[in-house]
Amino acid sequence: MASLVGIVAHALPCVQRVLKMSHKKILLVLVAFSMLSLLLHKTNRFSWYHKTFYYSCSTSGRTPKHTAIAFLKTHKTASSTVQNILFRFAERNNVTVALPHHSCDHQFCYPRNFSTRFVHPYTLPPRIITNHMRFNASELRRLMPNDTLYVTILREPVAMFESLFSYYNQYCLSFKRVPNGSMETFLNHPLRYYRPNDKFSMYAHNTLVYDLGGDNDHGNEAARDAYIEGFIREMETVFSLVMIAEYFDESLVLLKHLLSWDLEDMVYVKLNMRTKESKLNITSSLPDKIRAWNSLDSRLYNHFNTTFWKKVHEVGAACVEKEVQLLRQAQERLMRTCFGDQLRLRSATQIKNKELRPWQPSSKVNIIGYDLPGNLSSSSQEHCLKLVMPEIQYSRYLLKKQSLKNRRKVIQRQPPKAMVKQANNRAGLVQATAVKPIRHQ
Ligand SMILES: Nc1ncnc2c1ncn2[C@@H]1O[C@H](COP(=O)(O)OS(=O)(=O)O)[C@@H](OP(=O)(O)O)[C@H]1O
Repeated sequence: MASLVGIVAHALPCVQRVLKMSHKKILLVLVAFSMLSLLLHKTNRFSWYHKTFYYSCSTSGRTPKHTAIAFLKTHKTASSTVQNILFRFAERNNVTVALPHHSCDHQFCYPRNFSTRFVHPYTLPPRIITNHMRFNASELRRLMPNDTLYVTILREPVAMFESLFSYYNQYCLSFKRVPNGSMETFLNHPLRYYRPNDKFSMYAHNTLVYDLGGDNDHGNEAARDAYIEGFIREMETVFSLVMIAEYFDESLVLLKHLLSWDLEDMVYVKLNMRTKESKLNITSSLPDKIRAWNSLDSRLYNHFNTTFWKKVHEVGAACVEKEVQLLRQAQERLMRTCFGDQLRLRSATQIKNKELRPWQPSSKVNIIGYDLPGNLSSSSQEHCLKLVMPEIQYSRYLLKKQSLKNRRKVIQRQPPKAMVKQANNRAGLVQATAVKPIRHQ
């Protein structure tokens, strides 16, 4: 009671002062107050939907499966395997996936910065996005729902650079101009071969930072330190989970917890692998040179590798380990269903079904895929086919499927007269359904 009297005693002079103010002053105060509240509202609306990890091993009190996900598919980081998990989930749960416009190929016009213009109109409004792109936070926010969780994956820079050097040897001019295609020669004097303005130069220098939307060629050493620290802080605010390719199964367990998915949603086979013969020799002096040349990526990887293990400990290392074992058991069961006794890993020329042949970057690199036995039951057939379907074919298939669905919806909404006209002019339909602006239900 005493405190109430105190508050009233303090507030009374203020009220009296307001009453004595001129109309003009009151108006000014009101305008300032409205602007402040608008600003606060906007800031709040546009803050990242960043789910902090609350975890225990127990699955009681679980929330429904989360379906709004932006997975930044970085290059040569096991990202096709994650993408395949997301594609299959989207199909099972009838979730729309944003896919690139034909003119962008199967990537969102990479290496350009992502833009909502690159999204095929028949895949709007999406709840999942996962094809390769150069990250562009503001454009993604325009496209994706407010509750979108942002996830990406990083790979240890030495293994990643070796994979990039081999895979993009004929595409990336910085690699192509090296005598005998020698990784060692390149790393002895990278600046002799690297030109930032070359087409696809980003595959040769700090590719992770580039994919994440950063400046992969940033300044001198002193400037680089401050830059990467700031960049890491920015990434921390955006991504709810940064997976690590070297701990792929542990990463999937964390992803499963983040999204409240089931273990069965996480089963996979490794996609986009090179044969042993396609791999380059990493002599003992090379790892240090690779890390020095890709110092921004190395800093990024080291940081997120540390935070990754912090997350594992938040969940409980024993719990994660237990779930990793369960995931591997579920995977073994799936392998038996799809392949019988032995995994049917094949080079592209040996795979009969062209829908299952992985894309080959050049004659010097062999990317292997899978063949399925002919005697699969009809229920397993579909499931196993999607499990091993490479990125390009799966993206094409999903685009076709979603386009059909979208067209059907448009036709149902249209009056019969328009339908007749439309049957005569299918090209008109494409224009009529170019959905803009993007609206989420
Ligand atoms: N589950 C799992 N765990 C660890 N590593 C894996 C996994 N799945 C795929 N891979 C390896 O990832 C490399 C392909 O990466 P991406 O699919 O991201 O490549 S791409 O950018 O989409 O072309 C490729 O690496 P390299 O063989 O060294 O090139 C794959 O072997």
